[in-house]
Amino acid sequence: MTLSAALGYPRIGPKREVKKATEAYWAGKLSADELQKVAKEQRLLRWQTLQQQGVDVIPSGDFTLYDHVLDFNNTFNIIPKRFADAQLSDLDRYFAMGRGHQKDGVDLEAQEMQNHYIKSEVSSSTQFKLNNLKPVDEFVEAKEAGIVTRPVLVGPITALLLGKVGRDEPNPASFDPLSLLDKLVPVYGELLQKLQQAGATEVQIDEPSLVMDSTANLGAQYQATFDALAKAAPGLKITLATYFGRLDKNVEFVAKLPIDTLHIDLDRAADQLDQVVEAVKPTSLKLSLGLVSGRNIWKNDLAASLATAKKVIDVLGQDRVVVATSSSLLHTPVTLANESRLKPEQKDWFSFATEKAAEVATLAKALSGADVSAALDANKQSIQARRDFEKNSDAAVRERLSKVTPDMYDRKSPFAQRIAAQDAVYKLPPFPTTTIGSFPQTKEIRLARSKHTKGELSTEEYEKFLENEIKHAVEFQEEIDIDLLVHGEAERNDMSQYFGEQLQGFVFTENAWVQSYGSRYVRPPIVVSDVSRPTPMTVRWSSYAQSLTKRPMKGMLTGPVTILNWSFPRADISKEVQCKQLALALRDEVVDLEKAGIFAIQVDEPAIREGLPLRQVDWNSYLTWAVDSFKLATAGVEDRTQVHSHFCYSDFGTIFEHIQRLDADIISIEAAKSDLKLLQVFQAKGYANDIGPGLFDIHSPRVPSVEEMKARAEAFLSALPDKKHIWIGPDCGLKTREWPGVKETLRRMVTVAKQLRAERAA
Ligand code: MET
Ligand SMILES: [Zn+2]
Repeated sequence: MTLSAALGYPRIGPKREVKKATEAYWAGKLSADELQKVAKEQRLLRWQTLQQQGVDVIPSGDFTLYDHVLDFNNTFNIIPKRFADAQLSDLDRYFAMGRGHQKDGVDLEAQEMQNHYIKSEVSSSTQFKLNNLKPVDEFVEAKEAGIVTRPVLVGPITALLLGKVGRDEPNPASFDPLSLLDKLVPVYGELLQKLQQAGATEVQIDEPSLVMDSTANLGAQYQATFDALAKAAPGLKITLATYFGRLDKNVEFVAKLPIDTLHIDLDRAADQLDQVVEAVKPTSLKLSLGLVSGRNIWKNDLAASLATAKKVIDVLGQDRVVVATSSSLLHTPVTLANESRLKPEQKDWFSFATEKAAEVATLAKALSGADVSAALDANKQSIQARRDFEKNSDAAVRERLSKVTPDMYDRKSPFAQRIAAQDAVYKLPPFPTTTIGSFPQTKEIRLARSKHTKGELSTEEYEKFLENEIKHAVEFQEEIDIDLLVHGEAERNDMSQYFGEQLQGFVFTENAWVQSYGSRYVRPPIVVSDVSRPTPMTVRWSSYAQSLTKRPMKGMLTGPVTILNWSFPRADISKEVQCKQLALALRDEVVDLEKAGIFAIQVDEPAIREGLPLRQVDWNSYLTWAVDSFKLATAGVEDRTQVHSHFCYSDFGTIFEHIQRLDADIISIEAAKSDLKLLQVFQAKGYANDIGPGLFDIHSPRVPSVEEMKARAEAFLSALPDKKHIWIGPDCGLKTREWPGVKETLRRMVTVAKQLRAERAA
């Protein structure tokens, strides 16, 4: 018999219950007990849903109130001293580690986030111990509800490899997080024992580091670690889960580990199958085939998946094959059942988490000999209908893309000439101040938007409302003396969705939220056909904002790579083609903004790094089309038009050369949370164009002091002593913040600029 498995499931609730409860707790409107009650209800609902869909192996412990890596850190006591020492409840300490804390005299900055999870901070003083038993508690909770689950844990090696040297480490240069493995493994083994005692018979250990490059001697580390873990809890069958990439030669040592099942991702890395089958064939390992994508929203082609699975069954036998989701389903929306506005023929193309669970169950049943022909026939028809639609693409868009010439990727003149032309247009002071674009998305804004969507507010009234918001934003910036203004992005629901909605080629959902980080969820647009721009998208708002002030107004666009990376892409054509189609649409918008008299245009690419393939050998091809797409989008303007770009969420040092190749006139970049390590990169490699280091962490509700921000600016100044312009700004948009904090912080930020001018400007 072939079993079906889900590696994980969304944690947010079908109607965003978890977000609502967590944010209410943060706002003091819900007690900790009430929050835990919501969490418990949602956990139960998740297990029951997976059971109802017919999934055999149901995960537990993958639920989280913020981030599962943070949960791991909390369970294993990977808690930096500054948090351990704080007088906070366990729950508040946990949230403080994720988002910072500033209340009742406790002032803590959040830990660094990378690719949507919190980086573990370890040091030689890290004392692993079981700080809580969350994985065991949740297993027991499910069992009491009558569902025996497979607990999911972040693997010990991945946890350390993806962690970083914390501030508590006295010798950061020589400290290797992986050196803590020997200390972590016994505590990890203790947790496995406790799971076993609680009645668990299997456990899923996620080790995605197996599909990443590493210089460490991983084979020996894995062997020793899993030997120890298998010994610690001999009654637990271990599924070692890998996802988002291919094992490559790591499969050789993985096949020898004392585990029960190896899980591989056949969505992102289908081509590894033969190699893996060959390696596990002589062993007794089971192979879990990640056939149903945990990353896209397309209905699985069940016939194709069955063919793949049968091929493997021919070699390994039915009992050694499991069919599974490719990764956790946490990156997909909860259920299609809440979508009432999609056209039925479109709805039929998709599967969200719940429907995907049903797909793995159907596959397993089919492979085990059950009659599921009705489901298979229906699936075949949907897949055919989608293919027919996709073929019917927009010829004009493809034609335009085929005619793009090399000169269209470059600005007219080199940076030095451009910046001189730009300086002549606007005499900005030294250390010019600006923000990244958005101002707080207040309750009023969200309410007006939702009323407009529901038809309770006419378009005319809604636009009046937005104009008023813009007016306030402009007045505020003038009042505190910001140099390059923004209109505040009040009209945008989300930086990717907003553009998708105005472009041809996308479809939208009502409730298809996925977690971005913590309580931030997004509703990604879905690319379904060739992309084009029917009419200007932002010119109206930017022109209006510019009409209110004599100061320069910055136009604000989301870049092609970010729109694509934050959408669900098509699966029938390459991402490169989709990205360049987007780039051409944005190019028209950039030129239209210029024509409307907008002097500076910012094209944000915060997601460029998270699109990086896991293996470095694959980086170049991605970065080539990603950077080219940005250039294609922005290079259509005159020298005097200033192109800004913005990056956040991660460590850009590794792709620095490519950031340079974007040739934006100014880049603003997150520096507040990453311990200014970017500085070293700037210092070592130099940077020709202008930059704006982010002086404060917008993800945290803290209000930093003038001194704190000034110290960050000064560190940058000393690293780049020859820079003509260093811009002063936050490290990201302010949409998630509240006005009072924003006002105070920005006032202080302008003070920093003024002090620097007084002290440093010749
Ligand atoms: C995640 S980057 C956000 C950039 C955008 N312009 C904003 O200010 O919100
Ligand atoms: Zn940002």
